[in-house]
This record gives sequence, structure tokens and C-alpha cells, in this order.
Amino acid sequence: MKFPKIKEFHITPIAVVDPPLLNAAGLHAPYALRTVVELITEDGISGVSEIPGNIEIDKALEKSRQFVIGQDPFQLNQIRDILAANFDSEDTIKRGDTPWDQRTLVHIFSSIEVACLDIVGKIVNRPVVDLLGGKRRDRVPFSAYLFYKYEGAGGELGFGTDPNATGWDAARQASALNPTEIVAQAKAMCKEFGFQSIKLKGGVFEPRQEVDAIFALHEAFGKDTPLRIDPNALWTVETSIKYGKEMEGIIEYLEDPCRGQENMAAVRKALKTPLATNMCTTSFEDIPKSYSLGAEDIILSDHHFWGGLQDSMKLAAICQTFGRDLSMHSNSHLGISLAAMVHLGAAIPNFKYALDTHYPWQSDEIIVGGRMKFEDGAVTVPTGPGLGVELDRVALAKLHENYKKCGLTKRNDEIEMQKVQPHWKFKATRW
Ligand SMILES: O=C([O-])[C@@H](O)[C@@H](O)[C@H](O)[C@@H](O)C(=O)[O-]
Ligand SMILES: [Mg+2]
Repeated sequence: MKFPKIKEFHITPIAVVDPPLLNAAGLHAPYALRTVVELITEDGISGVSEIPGNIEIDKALEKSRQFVIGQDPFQLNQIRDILAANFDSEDTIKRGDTPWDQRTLVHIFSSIEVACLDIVGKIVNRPVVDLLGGKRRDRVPFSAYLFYKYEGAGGELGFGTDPNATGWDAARQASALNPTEIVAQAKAMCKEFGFQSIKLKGGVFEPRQEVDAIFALHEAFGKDTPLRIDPNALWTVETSIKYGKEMEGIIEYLEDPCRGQENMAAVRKALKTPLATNMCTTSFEDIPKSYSLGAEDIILSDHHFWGGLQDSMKLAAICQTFGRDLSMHSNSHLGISLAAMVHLGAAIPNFKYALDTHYPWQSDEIIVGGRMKFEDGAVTVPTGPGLGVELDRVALAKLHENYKKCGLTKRNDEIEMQKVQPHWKFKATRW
């Protein structure tokens, strides 16, 4: 049987409305950047994927086009090898100090692999989850993801608000700068999406205030709602142990309290609470040291940063072997990424912790049918062939226009923060 080859490779940077969320690296811009990749075969089958937007990665994707055109989308190993041979390899250092991964090749692998799996699924008429070994669950639970934030909606509104918004749309605009406002945000988000566990993005205010917010959430939601906090490695070892001990029994895990595998291992020895990471063990080459030091209990995978869905399944197997749990990290994203996350979430073994998603913070969408639905905090695994989502070309064109107009070319939360607080500086460790 002759399979169609990849004939077209489209790279579309888009800018997605994003509210003024605060984090350890600064402030989100009014638009979050994403890049949508579409591969089309000789016989017109389209496969799509979505990755974080960054002009350097887009340029590298352009370079990768010559190696991908003419390939058989089933031959992912060959595609991976050709790309690896034509790009510089990147060690973990290239990941950078930011809460998100700055490497190029992992993003390229991910975007091409997911789009190829979408095509393959359509050819064999099976959902992507079946290409990952099949479904272990029909519904994939996600956690509420709270952010400290300034008042505002983002996007064309700048950091203004829409007075006509209601429900979660109104709550999404509200400021959240103290424990009371964080609890209000949590209630509105859980009411709208039905989330049953809650993560607070920390690293914004001094630890006392953030830990107080965790206690306020515990009081408001009770012991049956698992909580987590993620200061994105801004705490010292001493601070992590001090506040980690205070929150013992209150949080289900502590995410990246401090920086580096050695420091995480020291904190882990001092606490009973499990530690999770998307900052200290972030690539396959980090695993041996993670194991020898005992750096964390849970690895927060992210198919955009681990080279795609199949490599994320390899990570799942490694986690099982080395006694790590696996859950999922997220960044601002739309429905193509969410669909890929759900297929992966349905396939991974030992599903113990609800996955992260920024999806409630976004209001745009680029898939036909609009925003994906959450029921009791979970997304039902799409059953259609491939990713089970279809690109809305009109919406894509509109968000591409936003990209051209907004002037942003890569994420820099420090610069955004300096527009509000001119002397603010990113620090790798703050408290
Ligand atoms: O969106 C944000 O501001 C987050 O801080 C994100 O960039 C992180 O990568 C992430 O969600 C995390 O868990 O570290
Ligand atoms: Mg994190």
C-alpha cells in the first residue's frame, strides 16, 4: 500500500487574548503567542498542531520545512532523525531560567509529530489516543489554575474591562491580589468548569501571603479539594522547607518551590508532601540525576517541551520505572493543544493528579465549534479520527492578524511587568 507524502507545511503565528496574569517571571502581555502548524498530504489530508509562539522557533520551523516535505507521516522516527541531524542539539541549560521552556528542537518535534499523528489518525480512521496505545480513561480531569492578576481582560481591551461581561467572563477580569480575591477567583472558576482540585500560581508575592491564600482556599473548599502551589522556583531551600512544613497535610503536592535538582532533593528529604516539577527535571538527560538525587516525586510532562506525544509516553514509562508519578504542565493555549493534551492524558498510566490547563483564561478559539467543554472539571476524549478537532480557518486568519498588529514576537513577562512597575527585575531566586 502506498501512503501519501507530506506536500504542504504551513506555519501560522497567532496572538490570543490573554489577561494580565502575574507570575515569577513578571506579567503576561495582553496577547499570548501561539504558532499553528498544518501539514497537508498529497491527497489533501490535513494534520494540525499548536505550540507556544516565538519568532526564533518559527524561523527554525521554516528551516525544518525542507526536511519534512516529501516525508511519509507514518515515519516519525525518520523525520525525528533527519531533524536532529540538521539542528544543533540543545542541552538542558538552553531551557533557560523562565517558568517555560525556551528550547527550539523540542517544540519543532512536538509540532511536526502531533500534526503527523493527526494525519495518521485520519488515514486509519482512529483517534490519536489509539496511536498512543489506546485509552485508559474516557474523561481526562483537569485542575483549576488560579493566578494572581491585575484587573483586566487583555487583548483589544488592553488591560481594561468589559462592563457587560457576566459569569466567569466577568470573574476572569477581576483583580486577584490577596487571599480573599484568590478565593473568589477559585469559586468562579470551579463553578464554571467543575474543577475538583486547585492550583495556585505563586512566586508573585512574598511567601507568607501566598501560603495564607492556600489556607484561605483550604478553609473555603474543605479537605476534599486537593490544593497545590507553584512558586516557580523562587524560594530558597530554607523558605521551601519552612512553608512546605506549614502546608503539610493541606496541599497534595508542592510544585517547584526552589531551583535545581540538588535543592529540590534537599527539600524533598525534609518534607512528607510530594514535590512536583516542570523546572528541575525537564528532559530525558535530567532523569539519571533526578533518580540518583531524589529530586522530585512527580514530573509534570508537557508534550510541547518533551518532543511530542510519543516521547511523553516514553517519559510515562520511565516515570513508572523510576517510581515517579506523572502529571501535566501547561501554558496559555487553545483547543488544538488541549485536544492533544487530552489524548495524551487518556493514554498515560497511573493517573493520580488532575492535569494543569490555562484554557479557562483564554476566550479565543481556532477550532470549528468553538471552545471545548469541561464537565465536572474533565474533558471527554475526542472520538473522531486524529485529534478530533478541525481548524477554523476564519478564526485562524483573525488571530494571525492580531499577531501582525500586536507587535509581540516572543514572550517576555519581565518587559510587560516593567510597563507597570518600571524597576521590576526578574530574579531566579527571590525569597
Ligand atoms: O503562564 C504562566 O505564567 C505560568 O507561570 C507558566 O508560564 C508556567 O510555565 C507554568 O504554568 C508552570 O507550571 O510553571
Ligand atoms: Mg510549574
